Amino acid sequence: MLATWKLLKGNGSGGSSVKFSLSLFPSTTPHSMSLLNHSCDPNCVMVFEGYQLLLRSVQEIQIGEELTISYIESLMPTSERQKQLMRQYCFECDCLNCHNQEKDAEKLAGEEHAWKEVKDAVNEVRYPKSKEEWEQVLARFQKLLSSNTGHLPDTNIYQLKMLDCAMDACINLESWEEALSYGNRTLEPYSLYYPGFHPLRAVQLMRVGKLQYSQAMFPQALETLKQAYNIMKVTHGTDHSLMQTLMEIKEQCEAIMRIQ
Ligand SMILES: C[S@@+](CC[C@H](N)C(=O)[O-])C[C@H]1O[C@@H](n2cnc3c(N)ncnc32)[C@H](O)[C@@H]1O
Repeated sequence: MLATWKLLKGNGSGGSSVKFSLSLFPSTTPHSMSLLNHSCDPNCVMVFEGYQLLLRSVQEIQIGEELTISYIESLMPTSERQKQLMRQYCFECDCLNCHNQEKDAEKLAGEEHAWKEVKDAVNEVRYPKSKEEWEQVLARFQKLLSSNTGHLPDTNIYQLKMLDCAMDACINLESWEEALSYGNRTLEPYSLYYPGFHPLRAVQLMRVGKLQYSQAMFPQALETLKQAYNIMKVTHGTDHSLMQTLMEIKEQCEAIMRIQ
């Protein structure tokens, strides 16, 4: 029997923890998040809090409506998502995003030979462990980023992954200013691909806000951290430990601005 999880009672408005508002429909076997079905535009997300996994609603959900999560990284273009879902979970997704091939053109914008080279470079990165390995990764991406200027928009998903990875490399190498320059470039594509309430966008805004703070750009940092807060209160909830960290930096920023 195929099961679906539906909202039967409680608050299904965006930003609720829905873990206590669920009943399995139609059977009444014990609750299990592993029974949630997939959508490429899900109404719930799962976030970790320590070892605990929280299920949170990120859209308005009507009573009786099915609860969904995304099984995969939604950044991929439709054909790649479909391939992964078939390979790993043996089904064809028929959500609206898949039907409309939502944002596929933007995801693969720019010259094909350029993004294919970037895609290969990004896929070759294997969890660098040492400073030297991070330096090698960064050197390769710096070269590609300068040769791709004008050929690839930052909204191209492989360019975006490269910017993210270059930012990680700089953070690991403590090159905060350069990390910020890459982080800033990711924000617009993140808002395009992770609209509404998405945990990845909240975390990215928090990372960029912290980098702005490190560069004494306090008004900008405050603005970015406020954006992170507004998303994170929905995706993670105000009690989440990441929210506590976010609040601390935000308060430090406000305190510095008061005495300046
Ligand atoms: C973790 S289970 C989800 C619960 C499952 N519906 C059940 O009754 O046990 C994953 C499986 O559910 C099905 N499934 C999940 N999302 C789906 C979707 N959007 N369309 C069709 N089948 C889906 C697929 O068969 C997939 O392998």
